[in-house]
Amino acid sequence: MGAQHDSVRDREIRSEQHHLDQVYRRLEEKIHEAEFLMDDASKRAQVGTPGALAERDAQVFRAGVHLNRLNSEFEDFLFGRIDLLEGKDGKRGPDGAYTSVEPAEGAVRADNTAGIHETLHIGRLGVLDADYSPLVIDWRAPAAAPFYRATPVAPGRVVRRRVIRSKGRRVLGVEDDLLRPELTAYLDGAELPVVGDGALMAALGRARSHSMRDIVSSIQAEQDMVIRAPAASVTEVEGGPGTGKTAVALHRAAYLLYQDRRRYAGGILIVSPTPLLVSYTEGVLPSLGEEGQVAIRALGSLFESEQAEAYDEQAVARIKGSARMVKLLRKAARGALVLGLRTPVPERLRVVALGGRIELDADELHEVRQQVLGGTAPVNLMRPRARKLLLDALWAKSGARRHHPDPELAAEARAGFDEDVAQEDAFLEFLDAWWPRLTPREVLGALTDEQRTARWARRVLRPGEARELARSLRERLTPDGQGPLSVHDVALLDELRQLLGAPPRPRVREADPLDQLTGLEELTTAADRDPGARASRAERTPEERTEYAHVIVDEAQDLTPMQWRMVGRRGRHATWTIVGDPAQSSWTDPDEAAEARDEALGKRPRRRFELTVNYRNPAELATLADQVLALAMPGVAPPRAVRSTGIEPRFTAMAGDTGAAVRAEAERLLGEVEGTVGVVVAMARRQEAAGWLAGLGDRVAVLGSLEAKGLEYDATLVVSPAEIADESPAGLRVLYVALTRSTQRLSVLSGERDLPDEAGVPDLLRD
Ligand SMILES: Nc1ncnc2c1ncn2[C@@H]1O[C@H](COP(=O)(O)OP(=O)(O)OP(=O)(O)O)[C@@H](O)[C@H]1O
Repeated sequence: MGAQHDSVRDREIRSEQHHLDQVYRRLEEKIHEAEFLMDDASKRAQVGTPGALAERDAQVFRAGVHLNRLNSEFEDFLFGRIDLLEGKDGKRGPDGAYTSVEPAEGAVRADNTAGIHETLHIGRLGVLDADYSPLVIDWRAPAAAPFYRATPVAPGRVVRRRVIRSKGRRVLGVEDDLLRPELTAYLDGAELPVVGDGALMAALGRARSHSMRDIVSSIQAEQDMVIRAPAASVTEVEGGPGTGKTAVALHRAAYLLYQDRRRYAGGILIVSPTPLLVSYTEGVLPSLGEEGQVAIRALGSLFESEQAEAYDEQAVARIKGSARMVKLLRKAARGALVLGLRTPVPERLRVVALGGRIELDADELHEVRQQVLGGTAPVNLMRPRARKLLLDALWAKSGARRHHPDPELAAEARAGFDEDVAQEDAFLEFLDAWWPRLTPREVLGALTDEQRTARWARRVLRPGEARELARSLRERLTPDGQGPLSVHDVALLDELRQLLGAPPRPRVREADPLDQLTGLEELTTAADRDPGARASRAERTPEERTEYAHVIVDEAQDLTPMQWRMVGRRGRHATWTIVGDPAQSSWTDPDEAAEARDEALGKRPRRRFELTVNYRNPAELATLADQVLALAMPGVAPPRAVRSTGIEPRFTAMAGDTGAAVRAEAERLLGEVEGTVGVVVAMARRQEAAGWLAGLGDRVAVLGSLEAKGLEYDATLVVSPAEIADESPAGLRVLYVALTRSTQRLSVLSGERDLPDEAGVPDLLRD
């Protein structure tokens, strides 16, 4: 039986190998074509019309893309296949596949037999044969949707779904799902064979590394609904830990680009909570064949070239994240004008004009300033108005108006006066000192002074809060605003830039002729394909784009109101995808954050989805985490874990040296799993813990509890749940995050504070 089973498997693998060989042969033909075209192109470049050149460039491009991708990134170019019944109608889509989803009447005979009418192979890119029949369908094409959506309850035309595992040019294995088990289906005269079970389980059981994998071969139906949801307006996705929210968000970016490349040439921004999550996820889009148009940024890196990684204590983060900061910053941006941050503020303006000296004293200058500040423009953009009102005041002071009763002559004399005075060095120097062009950092630096901050914060923050704010800024910044920022400071800088006035927009990159073409499957330029150019493009992106066509927010539950404002400014005209889980929120005032989120999204209609299946944690670990969820968010239903390993979490009460106990347990876990081990400690222990684990190699990562968000490890070691839970008002939810990071094993170490029982189970985790 086993031998027979194996031989069916072998035969099926050979058959898929045959198909893959055909695909590669076709791609090689395209590559030769491309090389010929590229060679030919240089010769014809001088004589071609712009249209012909663009057309040729497009052809070169298509072949080049395949060449480039095949030669490098794709481990499993071809990963799926569906065998379909005849469809309701016989229309073919642009990829050559039949479009109908439901079977034709009579596709299944009365005796429950049926013939397979069409077989589609699904891969990372579409490939057509020389006769335009589809050899591989792009996973994002409509015809590929049934590969992800078909279920035994609603199979549509799909009889068998196959996941193909390959490496390079070799097919390694196949796993089938039979979606219409009641049928006896025939393909080429023989009964359709079915091999293996559980492609999804195989994918979930794989060891984890420090980079996330794409899930393109095993996207589940509820996830596919989100990935392919229409881009219009706002798509909101909620789901518990491990339900694939991050994976879905990344695949959605690739899908949107495929769907409407021209529209998303405006860029897709993915906002991630931490740099760790950025580096964990940034390989996924290139593996899906997409990179150029997508920027993945941590919240601390959204403003210019800042790269903040430091965290404030929760109490300070609450203040800095609160929408009340807008009022305070508005006062600071205006108030900073009179501080003489760079040069002392002059108290008198003296110019020489009309044959004499004209002077404005401190009171007169104060009056002019108040008049300018009556406007609503950003502070730096008020400068021209300041200049004009100063000239008005000088002109009035000169008394010259009296000498020109004729209005026309008066206007002429005034114009001459303005021209003379405005060019005077004394006037120019005065203006620079009196109405300096402030930078966001300078104003933030001004907030390091406690008394000043207290003044600006009057009736906005409580006195204690204002003191805390100034103290926290002073810890990192000099009075002129230099020094490292915290993640929350970055949103303050962005707000200040808005209040001060954005610098003039840099010139937009010239339009590429390829951007004008339509109907292409792919649309990047030769420059995109060149790694050197790609790198420099990526570096340039932050300055170039201040707004995006689509904004994806990951871990949205954690954005503070100020961060929502910052992200909102980058998507004023965008469509949005927002993924998050309120149960994992480390933000203490969800109502205030929800308000800011509503403001960022405006009145755009929203479409909501929920993900319900936990693909990360085995049931044994999920059950433990669920206990904490019940404490943190009573009544919230946890996601359903899909697999079970039979391995329960391990509990140990630490006696004596904490460092030694943590190190010993981490070493033990390293021996038990093949991939990564994440050690999660309270934020205050982060530095110390790095020392305990020094030298254990790069399979081990040390994380402060707030940094664990979104990440996953084969094994997780949670050190002192009580310390993590007590660190902030949202501590139980932070602990819930820590307990849901593992794909295989979980160890919990308890100290005295955890009040462990004799089995080492801490008080917080007992039933
Ligand atoms: N359809 C799928 N096929 C294979 N693996 C999947 C699938 N969906 C999710 N996974 C895997 O499950 C794990 C969890 O996914 P992901 O990190 O996207 O979840 P999440 O909802 O963002 O979790 P969290 O809220 O904890 O950050 C990842 O390893 C992901 O690759």
